[in-house]
Amino acid sequence: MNSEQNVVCAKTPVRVRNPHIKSLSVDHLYHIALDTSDINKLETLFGDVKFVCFGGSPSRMEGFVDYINRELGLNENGHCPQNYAAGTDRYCVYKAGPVLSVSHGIGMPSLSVVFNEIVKLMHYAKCRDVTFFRIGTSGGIGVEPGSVVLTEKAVDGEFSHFYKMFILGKRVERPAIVDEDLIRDLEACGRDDDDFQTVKGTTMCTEDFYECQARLDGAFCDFNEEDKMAFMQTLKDHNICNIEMESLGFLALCRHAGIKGAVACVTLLDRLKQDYITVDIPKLKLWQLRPQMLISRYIKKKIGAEFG
Ligand SMILES: O=P(O)(O)O[C@@H]1C[C@H](O)[C@@H](CO)O1
Ligand SMILES: O=c1cc[nH]c(=O)[nH]1
Repeated sequence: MNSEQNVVCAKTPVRVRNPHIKSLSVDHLYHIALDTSDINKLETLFGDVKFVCFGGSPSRMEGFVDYINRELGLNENGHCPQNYAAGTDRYCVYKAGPVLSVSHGIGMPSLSVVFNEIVKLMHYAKCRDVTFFRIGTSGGIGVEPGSVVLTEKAVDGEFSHFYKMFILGKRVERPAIVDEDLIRDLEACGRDDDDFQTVKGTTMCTEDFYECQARLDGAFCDFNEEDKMAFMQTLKDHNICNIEMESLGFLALCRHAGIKGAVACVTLLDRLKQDYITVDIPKLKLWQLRPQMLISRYIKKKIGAEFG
């Protein structure tokens, strides 16, 4: 790979960095239940996609497509959104105009599978100038619960910003490099009259929700409250604002694919104060909407700038 291949360029089509793909008569995007047997259909259905928004839960992503439809003034008849991945129960894929809304499940392996297939889908559909977002939830570190954190750096449990994988028995490291312009533009989508704050910060991305996030309430735990609080202090020393489970892989894969990407997560609790999530369902739903609002404002600005 030369350095140019890694440059994120807004005007390039979505590429697939795999020479073997060309020799497939039909490519089966198995986990989203789509294939290339009718490639023109993929282009017709998805060729206008400019923004792909990922989030863990299928119902959140179904809610997001309703929200974005309303925000963009689409689907005025109120039809139920179509799940294009309905042939599988692994993930969901919805579409509202130029926006695709995709669930990724929990953790980087689950994210990576759907990410591969969505990149290929965007490629086959001949999409251009596509931006990816992760709109998620997280645990805050000394941040008011309900705040939105825009990830300006993602690190793993050893504070490394490399996403590590094993390929053919070898360890491969891919850097998670944040698109600073995109983060700045998203930050500008926060408003003074928002009833929540939007902050930029470092996100720690873990392999697990319990032990790896220093929780004392999992099924396993070999440390005590004092150890946990010492670790929390270390996180603060590294300017870590929140913890979740996908940002590192997501940003590294975006970079590797040459796609602009950003992560916006609401914090559900302050980990300096508690381990368990006590926010009630109505409030959780409102809070989950906050990163969606920011991304929607960004999308509307972009669409306005391009077409309005
Ligand atoms: O997008 P979501 O809310 O799924 O992100 C976080 C990180 C894990 O996937 C999950 C853990 O509860 O929430
Ligand atoms: O504490 C939390 C909350 C949401 N998601 C996480 O990964 N951690």
